[in-house]
Amino acid sequence: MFKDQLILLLESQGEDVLHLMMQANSLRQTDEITYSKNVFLPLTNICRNECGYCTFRRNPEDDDATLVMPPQEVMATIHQADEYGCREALFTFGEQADATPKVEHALKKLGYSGMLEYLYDLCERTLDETNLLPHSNPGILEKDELKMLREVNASMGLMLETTSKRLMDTPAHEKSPGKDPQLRIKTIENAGKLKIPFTTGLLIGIGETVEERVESLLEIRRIQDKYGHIQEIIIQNFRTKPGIEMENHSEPSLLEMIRMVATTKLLFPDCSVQVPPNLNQDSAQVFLMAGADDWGGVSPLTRDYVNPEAPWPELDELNKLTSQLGFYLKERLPVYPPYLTKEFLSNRIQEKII
Ligand SMILES: O=c1nc2n(C[C@H](O)[C@H](O)[C@H](O)CO)c3cc(O)ccc3cc-2c(=O)[nH]1
Ligand SMILES: C[C@H]1O[C@@H](n2cnc3c(N)ncnc32)[C@H](O)[C@@H]1O
Ligand code: MET
Ligand code: SF4
Repeated sequence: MFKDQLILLLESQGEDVLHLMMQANSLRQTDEITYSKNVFLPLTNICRNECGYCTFRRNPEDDDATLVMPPQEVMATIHQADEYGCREALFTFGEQADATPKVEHALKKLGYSGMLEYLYDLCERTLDETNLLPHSNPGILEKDELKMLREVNASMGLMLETTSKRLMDTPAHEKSPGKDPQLRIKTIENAGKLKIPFTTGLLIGIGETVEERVESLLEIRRIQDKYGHIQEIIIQNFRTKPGIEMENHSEPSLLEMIRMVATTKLLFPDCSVQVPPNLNQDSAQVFLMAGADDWGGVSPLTRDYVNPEAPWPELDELNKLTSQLGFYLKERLPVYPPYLTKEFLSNRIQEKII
């Protein structure tokens, strides 16, 4: 599809919105709506970036900073998740935290020279000791870092957020060198070269224009056409929260989100489209009608540390939201079925699941 056509879709009104939703919906290959039963492991909340929308990040001197989550605590949480029947260990944390001396020092005391070395060990232990599969989302990575982590991750992720370079001069990203779209594109492309099943997505409503939304979608499309490793696309709506720099920035409207979700599905019939239910307490069902087919990670054990004010629905509730629309709730692994192949999984992961 061409850029102008996509812009028209994102600006559609009245019955055209209903038509767009129906078209997106018709691309569904099954009546199943998937989710992954996960546990969230925020290894550190120190981060070299300072995104204007983030409540997760802390400064090293803050009372409630987690310089490094201790291995005993991480593994105890993962073992508990195993008992709950979770299958995904989600390692999401601040980018390049080990550039901060206090973090570097804490890691040294544990016997590690960097955060990614620590992450590797924890992923390996997860595979050795439990039924869970690691999915890591630690920010931008170099190719050799991705290559190392591939061995012990079933899938990995990085939100593109947006391709808008312009937002690097606005509160959203002006203090976040790691949100430079070129660096994020590079990471996603390298993951493609390495055949890592990958999750990416867009953060909607951080100041980007409709045209920039289209450009972001087309960039992911270009990458997917070249490498074919994008298993799912998260369409995440910006939520304002007290205390963030963007506190007074408005949230995207329901209509904007509906158009975005449906347009994403139209452009990506080959990928799953994920809308997190906890960020859309009252409107989650509408997105299923607009072509979304995945709820993402849902944890019976841990909070969504990035959006801690937004509790995940209970599985009973998720089941209800899904079945009321005539769909079926189905648990999935952090890696989607088409990627359960030798090409896309390291030996270590293959031993575990195929
Ligand atoms: O609970 C959350 N899970 C997030 N997840 C987890 C996600 O829901 C699942 O881990 C994946 O669907 C894999 O199963 C992300 C994963 C990524 O790879 C990239 C970004 C995110 C963002 C979030 C998030 O904000 N909150
Ligand atoms: C883990 C992902 O969470 C998203 N994220 C960070 N802060 C917010 C917020 N206020 N609202 C919605 N999503 C957010 C970003 O897209 C990040 O990449
Ligand atoms: N800091 C990483 C990023 O923004 C991981 C998600 S936010 C905790 O990409
Ligand atoms: S969203 Fe991620 S990269 Fe941005 S400040 Fe928060 S932890 Fe850091």
